[in-house]
Amino acid sequence: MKIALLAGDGIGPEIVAQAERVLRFLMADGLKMELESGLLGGCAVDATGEPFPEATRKLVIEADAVLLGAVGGLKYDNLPREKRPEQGLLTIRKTLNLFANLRPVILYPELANASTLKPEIVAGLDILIVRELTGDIYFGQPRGIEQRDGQRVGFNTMIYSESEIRRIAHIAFQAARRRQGKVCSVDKMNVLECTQLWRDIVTETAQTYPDVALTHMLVDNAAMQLVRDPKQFDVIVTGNMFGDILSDEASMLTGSIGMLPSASLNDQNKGLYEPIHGSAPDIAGKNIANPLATILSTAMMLRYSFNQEIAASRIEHAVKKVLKQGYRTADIFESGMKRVGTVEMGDAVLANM
Ligand SMILES: NC(=O)C1=CN([C@@H]2O[C@H](COP(=O)(O)OP(=O)(O)OC[C@H]3O[C@@H](n4cnc5c(N)ncnc54)[C@H](O)[C@@H]3O)[C@@H](O)[C@H]2O)C=CC1
Ligand SMILES: CC(C)CC(=O)C(=O)O
Ligand SMILES: [Mg+2]
Repeated sequence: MKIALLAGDGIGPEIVAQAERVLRFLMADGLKMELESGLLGGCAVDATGEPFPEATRKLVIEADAVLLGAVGGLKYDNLPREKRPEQGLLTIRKTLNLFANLRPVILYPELANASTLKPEIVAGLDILIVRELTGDIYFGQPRGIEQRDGQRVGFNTMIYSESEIRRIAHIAFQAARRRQGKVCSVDKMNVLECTQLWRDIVTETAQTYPDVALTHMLVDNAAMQLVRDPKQFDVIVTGNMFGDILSDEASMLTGSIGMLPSASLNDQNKGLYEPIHGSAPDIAGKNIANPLATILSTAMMLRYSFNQEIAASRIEHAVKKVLKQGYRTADIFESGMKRVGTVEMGDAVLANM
């Protein structure tokens, strides 16, 4: 099992270092893995001038799975789009055809008080956000900023083909079959043709899954319902941009954005695994970032890419135990708990493994 480690920028190296310790622990315990590090994002721009250099392209194509920290940072904000760290991330997703982004929103009972909602509203929360990842307005052409009628206009294109919608809908329905059997498709069909097509194709695809209950919701209502009554949702399927926004919102129901892992999969079982958050420049280099989302992403990697259910569960159980023992990074801290830094949280997970 060859794994490419792309730590990236900001807190990326700090959190990936803790996930790497977990992987190395499992290797020492007999799991055969090979780890190789590469550059992506701002650190790659600094070293090579490109956010997704050729050596990284080769590495991720050859690897069986990729573990990513995060990319981006203030210092890169004024670069042209093709040189920006985020473009490296979008390109890696497109290169590997990682169209299915799974973002589980699970509340650990120990963090019920850290949630932004009342404990009784979030107790037992377990939602799966299925976000389409290689289409939509983040990739659509034409795009740009140009002069029109004596002033600059900025424009992007929201575009989805039937086949792109159908394949992500299948992922959502299949996931729902293994869960509560409910899919809520989120769109904005009242004003956007692109998402009218989204609704039509999801509805058509649902006919293959008579055992799954499909509902539709407009995205503005979905944003509100997530904080009103999140437990009404089982699987949410949506496009790239809406999924990006709704998953950051949903993360706070679990206590912190530092708790949500993700898997980005293609149809050949190759996956990229990363926390849903960004490079958090405001806390980088301070040993305060929460590494659990990244550590939980390694569990998703072992499960989805390598079928190593036991090793994956071992990591998830260790995280549960750590929370039960009261270890908390700053983002999930409450009084009476043990405040720890990024490295100490990694120590605690390893101790429980
Ligand atoms: N997958 C990726 O690589 C992503 C990259 N970005 C990039 O990251 C940079 C910063 O973006 P922001 O909008 O600030 O979003 P962000 O997700 O990096 O941070 C938002 C807030 O959450 C906090 N936070 C994030 N992760 C945390 C963790 N593990 N533990 C504790 N607190 C955490 C940050 O300190 C910040 O206050 C930008 O350049 C952006 O483009 C943003 C999202 C995803
Ligand atoms: C570059 C962005 C699209 C990254 C992001 O915010 C995400 O994937 O959640
Ligand atoms: Mg995001």
